[in-house]
Amino acid sequence: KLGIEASKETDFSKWYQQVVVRSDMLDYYDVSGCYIVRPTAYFVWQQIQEFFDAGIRALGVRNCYFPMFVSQRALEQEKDHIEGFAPEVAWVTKAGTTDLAVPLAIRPTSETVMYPYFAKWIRSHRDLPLKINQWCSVVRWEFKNPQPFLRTREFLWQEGHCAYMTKDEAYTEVLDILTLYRRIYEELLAVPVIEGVKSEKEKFAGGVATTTVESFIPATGRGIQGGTSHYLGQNFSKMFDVVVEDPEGTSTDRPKIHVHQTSWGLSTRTIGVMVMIHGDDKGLVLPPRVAETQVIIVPCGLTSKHTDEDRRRVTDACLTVEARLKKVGIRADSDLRDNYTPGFKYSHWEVRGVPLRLEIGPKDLEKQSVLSVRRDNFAKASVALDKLESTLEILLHTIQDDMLIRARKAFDERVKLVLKWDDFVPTLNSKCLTMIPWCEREECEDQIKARSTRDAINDEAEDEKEPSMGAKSLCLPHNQPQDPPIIPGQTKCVQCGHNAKRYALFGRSY
Ligand SMILES: O=C1CCCN[C@@H]1CCCn1cnc2ccccc2c1=O
Repeated sequence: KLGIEASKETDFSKWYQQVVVRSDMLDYYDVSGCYIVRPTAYFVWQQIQEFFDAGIRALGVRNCYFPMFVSQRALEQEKDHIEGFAPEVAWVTKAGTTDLAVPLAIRPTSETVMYPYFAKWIRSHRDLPLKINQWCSVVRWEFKNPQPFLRTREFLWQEGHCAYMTKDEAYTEVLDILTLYRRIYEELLAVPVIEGVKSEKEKFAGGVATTTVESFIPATGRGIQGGTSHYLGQNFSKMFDVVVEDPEGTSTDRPKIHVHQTSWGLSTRTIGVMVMIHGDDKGLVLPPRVAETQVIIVPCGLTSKHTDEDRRRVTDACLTVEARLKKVGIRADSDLRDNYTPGFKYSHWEVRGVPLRLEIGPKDLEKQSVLSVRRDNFAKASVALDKLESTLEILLHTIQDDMLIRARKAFDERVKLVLKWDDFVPTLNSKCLTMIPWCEREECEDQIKARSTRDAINDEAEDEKEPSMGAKSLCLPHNQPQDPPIIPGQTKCVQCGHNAKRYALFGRSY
């Protein structure tokens, strides 16, 4: 199967599966919930790694690697909040035919792997701050239906774990990392996100505060968490006894201080979000910044009446253009396969999301120009060969910028300010997110989830396939809407009528 047959608008989940497979980004694997990350997608992940590694190196974070196995005892040391996650933990119980004396968990995240060693390595305040990160895969044996890149039983991610003397240093870093996450989405993937803090119900239970970048899939009207950066406070340092003596203490009385910790993670879910937002009914659309092939050069216009000499001149022109572009750092390739027509090649590279195509034929050689075709909006433009490099550099940056601008417009126009409850569910059903003055009470969030599920089923639009799930809070945006302002003690929560504290983004989500 070559092209995409499902429509993004009317059969999104089938469309998405076809795009990720037929663009050669991913393949299904023998084990349910597991997928093969193929080179086109892995190149995107590598661009993210390079950008993020440079960013955290500048923050003084060093990369390392911890074992993937966690003993039962270690894992259960944080049992208070882990019981919610316990069903997802995969265990190794045998080696060959021999049962292991102690079953070993495969890390679902590495707090319990790392923090016993934080306790060992951090003794004095001079050992602080400790800032480490690891790139690895984690396993979470989820039973909800898997989705390529978005929900997989093993996924690639980075997890950062840091320890500080004070809360201020820790929280400053939490926000610095969140900025890097936003930049990865906006500057590399051309995906707009909203930065904010999670509600008490939605935050990581082991921490004090979870900050997040939230994205949105217009085609389904659902929000999606893009990456999280947690301020853990002293919860884990009390659990694992990570202490330093108080530097301000006297020589006799030196109280022990539990360190202030952070942890932050971003996964290959980023790739799925990029596909969902930019893809169209012809297939993948890659932002040039993360495209392994940015320009594909295709010979055309050669018919049976052309001579072998004509053919050779066109082929040489393609190779010359390719070499000139490579020389200025543009990732260009030529498709000189002689067993496919130009039209076949155009579709082949469109489904694979190559941002720019150059068509070169005998007429172009006469005019000393080539025809460029953009993948994102199919705009065509003739490019003079003597201005090739500068024109294409500008064109690739324009494509990158336009993709973000279009995606941000699609996001912004589907975030609706909702000031009265009657508009809440209809807004969700119109594939939008709601921004509401909210009291931030957990029981109110539970009521919103219940009411937005029940009402949705009552006046359920028949076009919804699965029973429409309730709304959850996605985040309390750092950038709060100013109009109308929330007047403390006066503005009421849209759902429960208590005093509203801040605006909150609510919606259906992945
Ligand atoms: O988000 C992050 C960022 C990276 C480091 N870890 C934190 C928190 C992970 C929360 N979590 C998520 N799934 C789990 C699944 C099984 C066991 C434990 C967990 C678990 O603790």
